[in-house]
Amino acid sequence: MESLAGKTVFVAGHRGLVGSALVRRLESEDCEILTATRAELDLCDQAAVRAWMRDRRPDAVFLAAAKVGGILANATYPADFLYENLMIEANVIEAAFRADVDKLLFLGSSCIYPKFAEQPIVEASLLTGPLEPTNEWYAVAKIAGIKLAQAYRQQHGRDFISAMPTNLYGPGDNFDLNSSHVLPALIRKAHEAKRGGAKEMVIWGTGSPRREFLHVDDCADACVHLMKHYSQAEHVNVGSGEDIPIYDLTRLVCDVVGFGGEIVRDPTKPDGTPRKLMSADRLRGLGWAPKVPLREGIAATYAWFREHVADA
Ligand SMILES: NC(=O)C1=CN([C@@H]2O[C@H](COP(=O)(O)OP(=O)(O)OC[C@H]3O[C@@H](n4cnc5c(N)ncnc54)[C@H](OP(=O)(O)O)[C@@H]3O)[C@@H](O)[C@H]2O)C=CC1
Ligand SMILES: C[C@H]1O[C@H](OP(=O)(O)OP(=O)(O)OC[C@H]2O[C@@H](n3cnc4c(=O)[nH]c(N)nc43)[C@H](O)[C@@H]2O)[C@@H](O)[C@@H](O)C1=O
Repeated sequence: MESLAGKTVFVAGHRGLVGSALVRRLESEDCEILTATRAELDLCDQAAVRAWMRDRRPDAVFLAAAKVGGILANATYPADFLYENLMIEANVIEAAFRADVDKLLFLGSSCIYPKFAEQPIVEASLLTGPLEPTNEWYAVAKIAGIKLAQAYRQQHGRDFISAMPTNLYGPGDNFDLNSSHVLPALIRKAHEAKRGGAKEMVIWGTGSPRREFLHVDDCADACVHLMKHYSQAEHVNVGSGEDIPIYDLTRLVCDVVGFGGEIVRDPTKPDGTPRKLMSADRLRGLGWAPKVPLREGIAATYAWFREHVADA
């Protein structure tokens, strides 16, 4: 699928962080974008997904719908993260097969890799060691999604591919402190500490784990690039190629937000995996590179947060 022009493209999860960025990105592709809210189509409902896909018959599908959350949500709701993600991906991939969808891109996550994988993590590290316990349920579901796409390719010759993004952030993120990922949490915490005149702001864990961050508009652009130019069984890492300790990230966010107080660590909260930097070689080899520098991306996301969440 070298071009999306004239194609009908279903973005599953279009109200989410990644799905909404995909819709923004696809607006320049001259394609027809199909979406469905959860009220219109519950992706955990197999019969409904089959009927929807049979009636619309999209040419291409971006599977960006999932049960998603940060380290605490993942560790607290293992059954929800495993069950809902298995249902969503099984239903959408199987229905896409039945409806003769030409191409499907499944979105997984960098948490599929072993907790102590050699860094930077190459795609071939998958299933070479034990997973990080805080998110193993989610990771097992995402590994099953990769395997489903590969199985339909192997058994039925379908062009179903998988992308594994690193930790993402940007407009439309979840800023709820209990369920969010670290970057939106830090933006909210720094903003509220500044507003309230607090002397300190608390971060979870030791602050020493390292994470790799990618702006969601870069992720969406990479997914469109893969949809057009990649047709192989192996999943592809989607990252920035650079990581940063959580403590340093906190200082960066505080600087952007303008909070000058103390950063206090809460060691009763989990650190998760110590480091999760993915190798960017495969995607670079396919001719794609990220555009949004971390500081600029954080500043733009903070502006979005102020307009849509904090002062809304
Ligand atoms: N955010 C991140 O840092 C990363 C995300 N990813 C991957 O990207 C993908 C998208 O994540 P992200 O955009 O962050 O997640 P969000 O939570 O922002 O969005 C998920 C979307 O899926 C929809 N959805 C969930 N369950 C159902 C359901 N049963 N029926 C219909 N729709 C449903 C949600 O609908 P509703 O709006 O109704 O809730 C929402 O629109 C996921 O596969 C995730 O693994 C990968 C790496 C990092
Ligand atoms: C994308 C990825 O995201 C998750 O894995 P994670 O990277 O561990 O998630 P996280 O962003 O929540 O935390 C990153 C680090 O940051 C620390 N941290 C500090 N202070 C806060 C804080 O206030 N909130 C949060 N959430 N974390 C904080 C936190 O303790 C940890 O050390 C999984 O959902 C996984 O399944 C997945 O796919």
